[in-house]
Amino acid sequence: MSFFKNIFSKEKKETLDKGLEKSKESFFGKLSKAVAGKSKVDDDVLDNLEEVLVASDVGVNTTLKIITRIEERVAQDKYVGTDELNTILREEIAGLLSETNKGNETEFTIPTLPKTSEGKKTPYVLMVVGVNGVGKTTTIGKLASQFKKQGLKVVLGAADTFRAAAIDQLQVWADRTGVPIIRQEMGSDPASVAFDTLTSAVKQDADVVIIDTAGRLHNKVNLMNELTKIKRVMQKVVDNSPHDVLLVLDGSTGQNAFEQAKQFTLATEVTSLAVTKLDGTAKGGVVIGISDQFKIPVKYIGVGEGIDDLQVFNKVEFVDSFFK
Ligand SMILES: Nc1nc2c(ncn2[C@@H]2O[C@H](COP(=O)(O)OP(=O)(O)OP(=O)(O)O)[C@@H](O)[C@H]2O)c(=O)[nH]1
Repeated sequence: MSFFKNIFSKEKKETLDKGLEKSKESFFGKLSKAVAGKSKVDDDVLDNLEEVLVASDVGVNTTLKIITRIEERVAQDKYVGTDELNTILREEIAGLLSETNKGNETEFTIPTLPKTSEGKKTPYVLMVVGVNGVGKTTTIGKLASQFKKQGLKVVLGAADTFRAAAIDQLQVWADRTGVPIIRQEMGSDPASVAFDTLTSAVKQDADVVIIDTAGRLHNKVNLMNELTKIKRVMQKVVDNSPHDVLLVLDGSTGQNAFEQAKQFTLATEVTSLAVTKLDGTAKGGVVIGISDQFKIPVKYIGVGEGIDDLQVFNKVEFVDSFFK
């Protein structure tokens, strides 16, 4: 068992290292320019570092927090060499990530919930939100695949009824992973799809339900009403559901991802984040900023299009890989 686990961890690590390559290249390239010709961390270096962090999509507020902390260290230690900057940055970023990402999960897990009053299994209900194109459907498919591999019974609910393509895309992932899907016609009531999905899941003794929702942002009130109604209707079937509201953000959009996080957290209570498309972008710093500013744990990161390219976010692995 541990032998396979080690192989998996090695593969996971390699995928993560590869996925963060562009972000690292860009960040450390800028950082070395920022400290060129300097041996001591002084005001100039800190100014340059501030620019590097902002340009790396860490976000202004989080950047200022990091700079202030480093300033304090410099003031305390009197002399801090630029050769120590990597270590200091690594410590500060790890510290920031620890504030929201308390756990150190490395595997896909869901909690076991108490049985219903009729002695049936209570499925763990995961509601997935996010705008179109961020990788929501792909993330749902990857999650379904991971949970199924663990022997869990998964049911998908196509509650993004706004576009026929969304329902069809989820169907593709359901077929690919061999997981049942509950769907209705395009334009039908999303809450009704969610209700049907949960009812079916309870009947089938399912362990996990993943509900896809529409991510229209142009009208926040509509979005809020829709998500609130879905939640209310789901609670008629499973108490306290959804157990997790996962917001999917496209890491490659940098500041747009911040804006979407802002809009969605105003519309509904988001309990965890998935940041996708970290491979192929230099904007990996967005994970640090979003996690810090919204105080919502990053649970998953997408580092490729393949079915196994979704990883459970682990702050230690992330920081290790970034500063390797
Ligand atoms: N490189 C890379 N591509 C990804 C990742 N996650 C998703 N994608 C790709 O992003 C594109 C959009 O993903 P979807 O899952 O269709 O996005 P969506 O948010 O469900 O969008 P709609 O279905 O249009 O609502 C697809 O081409 C995916 O293969 C990732 O982590 N890395």
